Amino acid sequence: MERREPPVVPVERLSGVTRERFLSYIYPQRKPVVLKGMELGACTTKWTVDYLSQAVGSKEVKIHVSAVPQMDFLSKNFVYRTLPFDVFVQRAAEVNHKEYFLSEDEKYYLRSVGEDVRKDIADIRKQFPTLAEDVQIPEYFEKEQFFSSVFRISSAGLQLWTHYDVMDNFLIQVTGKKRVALYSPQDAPYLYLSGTKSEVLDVDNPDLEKYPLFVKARRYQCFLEAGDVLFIPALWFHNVISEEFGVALNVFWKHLPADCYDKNDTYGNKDPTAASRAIQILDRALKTLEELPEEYRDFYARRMVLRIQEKAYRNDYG
Ligand SMILES: O=C(O)CCC(=O)C(=O)O
Ligand SMILES: [Fe+2]
Repeated sequence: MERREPPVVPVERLSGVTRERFLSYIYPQRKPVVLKGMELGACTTKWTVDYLSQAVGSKEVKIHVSAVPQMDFLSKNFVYRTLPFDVFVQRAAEVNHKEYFLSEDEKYYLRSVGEDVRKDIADIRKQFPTLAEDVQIPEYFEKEQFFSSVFRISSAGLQLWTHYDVMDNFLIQVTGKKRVALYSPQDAPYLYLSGTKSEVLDVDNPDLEKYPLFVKARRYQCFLEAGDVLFIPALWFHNVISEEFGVALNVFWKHLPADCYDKNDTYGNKDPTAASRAIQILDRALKTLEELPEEYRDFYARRMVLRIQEKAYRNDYG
């Protein structure tokens, strides 16, 4: 039987959005939007494979290498390897490799990190100072809100699993094309989450026997081209396919007051401390319910769910 495709909501595309317009009308809506024609500096014309190789040189980078396009965090079908940056960029830009780790047509993905991977936050100005000069990051938020700037380079075809980050984000697509599918934080119940990631890897052809509720998730979608900036509000899920080899830079900034965030968060994906604490307390409550026989546990668990709905849900959500 033919399956009916669920509807896709196009992400709004807006041109020439000033800082004032963004902050007054767009940012408060907490919805993704593609900003076209932003002033991004020389990077959009300068960042060829040869220029990047030469500008950065042989500095070592840790990358994801995957034999298949769709990376899977559950089965871990990818490996981490280290390459000199110039070698990595050349390889990521080619489809078939003379030298490779897993297979001739393996795919590569770089997500830049800080000097000390555990403690330092990715900042293109620190790890790739020569390239940072070529980028003009849209200053649509206050300097104190800045969290990180992450350099991302991807082979054609590579798909990054659906996940959320806890910071607001400008995903600046400098070169290459991407398809981004997004889901609202409201649709979390339909995404089968494992931490910050969705277990539904194949968003185009989901296994509905395993993930029946996924059909209820409303998919937003946009296609990014060189020079586009996608605003991804904190907690919005995103799934990214690189349709071409491409270079991107994403800037994370804090939406909440600084003291709400986990001080040990280097990736921008640790839940705000109040949320982590609440989840811990919930886990303790669940443990406590185990002291009761099933009939009682079920009754009190349902009452607790009702209490959570009544006290903590917002009332303008569908
Ligand atoms: O475009 C990509 O490679 C992934 C983007 C992403 O996950 C992000 O900017 O948070
Ligand atoms: Fe992300």
